Amino acid sequence: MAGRDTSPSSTSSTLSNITVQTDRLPASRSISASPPTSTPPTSHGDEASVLSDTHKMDTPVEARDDVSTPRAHPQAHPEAHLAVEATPEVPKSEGRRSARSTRAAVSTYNVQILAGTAIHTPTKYLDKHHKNVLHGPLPKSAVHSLMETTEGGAIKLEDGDSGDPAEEQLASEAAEAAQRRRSSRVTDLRKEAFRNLAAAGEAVAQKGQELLATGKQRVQHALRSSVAEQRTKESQQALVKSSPKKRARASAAPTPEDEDSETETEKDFVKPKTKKWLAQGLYLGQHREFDARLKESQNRARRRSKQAKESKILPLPMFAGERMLNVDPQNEWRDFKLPFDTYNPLPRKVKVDGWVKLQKNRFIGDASAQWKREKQDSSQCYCSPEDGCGEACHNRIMSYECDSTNCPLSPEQCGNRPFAQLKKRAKGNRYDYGVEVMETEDRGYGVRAMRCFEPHQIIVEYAGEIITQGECERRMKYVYKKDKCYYLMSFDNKMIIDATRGTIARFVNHSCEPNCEMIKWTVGGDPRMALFAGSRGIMSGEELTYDYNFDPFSSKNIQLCKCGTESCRGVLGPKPKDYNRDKKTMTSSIISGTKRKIQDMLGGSRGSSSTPSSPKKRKLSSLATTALTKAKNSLAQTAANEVKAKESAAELQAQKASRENRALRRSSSMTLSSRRSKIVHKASRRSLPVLKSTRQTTVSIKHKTPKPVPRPGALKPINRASLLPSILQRNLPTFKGRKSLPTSTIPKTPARSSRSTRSARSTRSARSARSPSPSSPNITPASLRSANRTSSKKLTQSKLNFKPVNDVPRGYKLDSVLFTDSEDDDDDDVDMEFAPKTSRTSRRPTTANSVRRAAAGAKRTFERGVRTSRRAAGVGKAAAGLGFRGMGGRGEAISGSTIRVLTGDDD
Ligand SMILES: C[S@@+](CC[C@H](N)C(=O)[O-])C[C@H]1O[C@@H](n2cnc3c(N)ncnc32)[C@H](O)[C@@H]1O
Repeated sequence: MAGRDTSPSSTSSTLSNITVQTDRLPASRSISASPPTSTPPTSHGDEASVLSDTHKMDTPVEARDDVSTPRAHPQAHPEAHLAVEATPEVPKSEGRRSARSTRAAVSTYNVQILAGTAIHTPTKYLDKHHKNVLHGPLPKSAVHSLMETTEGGAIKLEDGDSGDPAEEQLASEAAEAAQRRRSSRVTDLRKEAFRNLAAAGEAVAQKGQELLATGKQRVQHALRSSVAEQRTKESQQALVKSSPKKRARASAAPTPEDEDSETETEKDFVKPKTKKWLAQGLYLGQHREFDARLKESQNRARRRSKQAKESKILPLPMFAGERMLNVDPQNEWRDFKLPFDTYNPLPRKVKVDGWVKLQKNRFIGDASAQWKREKQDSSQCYCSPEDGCGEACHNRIMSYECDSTNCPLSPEQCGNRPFAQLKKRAKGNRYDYGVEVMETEDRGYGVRAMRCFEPHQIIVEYAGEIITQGECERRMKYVYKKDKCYYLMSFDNKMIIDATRGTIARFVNHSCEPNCEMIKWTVGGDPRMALFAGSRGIMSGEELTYDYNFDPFSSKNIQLCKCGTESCRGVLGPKPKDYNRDKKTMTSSIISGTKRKIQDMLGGSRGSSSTPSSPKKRKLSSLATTALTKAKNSLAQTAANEVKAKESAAELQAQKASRENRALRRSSSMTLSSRRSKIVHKASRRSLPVLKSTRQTTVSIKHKTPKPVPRPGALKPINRASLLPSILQRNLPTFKGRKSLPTSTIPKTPARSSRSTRSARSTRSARSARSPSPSSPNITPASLRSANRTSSKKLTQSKLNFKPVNDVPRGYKLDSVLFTDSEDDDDDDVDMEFAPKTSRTSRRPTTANSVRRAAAGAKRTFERGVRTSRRAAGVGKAAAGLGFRGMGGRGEAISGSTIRVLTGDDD
């Protein structure tokens, strides 16, 4: 039974506290009484049974349980005692009525209890009931109200114990009935008590929350004050360390103990955290002398040595920008690019199939045996530590790397050990190494810089397999037959570097305006190829390119260039002939003259393209530049004067020629009507637009002569002086104080055929004849001298290469012959012009012989013209008072028909 009492499903256990009063009911009496809870109402009169819904389960088990329970002492269980005492006194009538029905019910139905199976009350029922039961002791107030309500109604059992069995039974029945009623009342009370309890609980909870909030606030406050105290302590400590001025200021300020400040500190503390912006830009903490290419320790040392005071007002552009703009004025001004330490591209690993990396050259096959170590001219430098093997280092100039054998300086002092530097760099991280493979849009792979490179700084070595020419041919024929990319580069000793297996340099693409150069150096007596930055230097992210000067082996291998630069030559092969010619003739001579002049002025050694290292030299250089510009201007002025002189000389010449023409006309008895001349012009315009300018010049002379007919034998002077400044202006790049002019700055002349060249020249001539060329600031005495020298040479070298005319078109006759001095070769070009035959001439059919005769006459006339022209040039020269070369010989002669003969290297 004990076990059942503790069971949660046991009604007895659940009721053990609250139904204790019933326990204290006269157990002996209730033993016989069937428990009313399990008793369904048997009649309408059994109200207690019908109305009560909670007591049905309460009592029976208790009754059973309590059968053996000794009666509790009122003192030990005051509540129980009270309850017992408070048992309502049931009126007799009521009690009797209920007792009767109960009695009847007991004898009839309470079989389960009698059988001892009441314990098997369905769990469902028990659960439901369990919910309605209030657990725990009854609150005093409830007990009190219970007492009040039961007052007078309670059956004083003791009193009822009269000894009469009938009475006893009656009393017991009445008690039972009262018990039933009381039970229902108790349930109500329980509910009420429960409600009260809930309300009280709520109030307690509310109070608890309030307390909690207050506690929280107190904790926060305590925390804040501790933080404020901490800060105050810190600031006080700082003050102690700080200057007396600050201390005084701080003492004047309200003390941290002040309430206000405390509240302020609190406010500060409460303030939401805001972002703290750096005061000095992105690279806060990075000093001005910082060089990303150096190690951290080196940078630290550098900073210590320089002790530069950093500006905190304008931290950007970053330090490299500053260097770019101020420190290196020799480096020509250029478009702004983000400095390397602001823009550092992230490395992108591009995987290249079939590329076997080699870090250094490797001899293949017979190459090793055949490799004769060419006796290199040894080189020695005598630099001082102050020079540090700079631009003036002999080894550097000779492209020899300094080492302990040829340089007196230590590796730390020497600045001419590029390959050693490269080796060191290769051991660093990817940014130290500084190059990576990239993918281009239309040229396959390429190489880009991941860092900045100084002008002429070594970037990467071009190394690979060194093979003989025979092996190279074999590979080309069989191995690389279907390849589109070749990685072959001619090397020393007629060997070839095949970088199909080689360094990353093999991926460097070609450009007609490259930013790098591939240069052979001698390192420890061995030749080695490496890619060096060009004179502009390399910025981070730039694609590296050099000029392949590619030998395509055969015309089949010619590849189109896609470098996309302005001066793109169109192919990866060597420069077109025309380009070379133009470059060689005018521009290169001008440039070399200019360079020579500058070097002379600077007192430097010729052949060295080094930048003046000392500030003194730099100053001299800038002075020289200014002087040169002035000289250029004055020369331009002189050239303009010269032009005028030439024009007056030409006019004289024209008059003379006109006299000669008249004489000739008289002797040849052949004249041209104006109508015919028009036809000739039309024909020439149609057939030979090349001669357009010639005709124009003729026309311009016509204006000066009364008769608008071509003047046979008239010598047309060419206004060379007017041409020259414009040519120079076109060809000579603006001098900006740099020692060497990069190839890219040399203007390229588009490829032309000899005819188109002539045409262009004619056009130029015509242009210059129309408008006097503006005075060019780019002319230098040296350039002028060299230009004169070149042209005079051409003139003396020009030979007449006359060919007989056999193919005169039907209905036409030979009208004019144009001899042009070609700069390509020593031969002069001859162009012929045919005019439609007039009725008069058609009566005299033109035979090949007559044409030949006419041409021979023309030749004679031409030679005469040349002589005259030279005389005229002499006049011009005298007039100009300068060493200006003679005007191109030009003669016009008529023989048989209208034949104009022109020669000279300008039209
Ligand atoms: C030494 S490889 C350079 C790397 C090559 N782009 C690659 O993907 O491996 C030379 C080849 O690159 C291509 N190439 C380089 N420069 C070029 C250019 N400017 N235009 C067109 N093709 C170019 C040509 O096919 C050439 O044969």
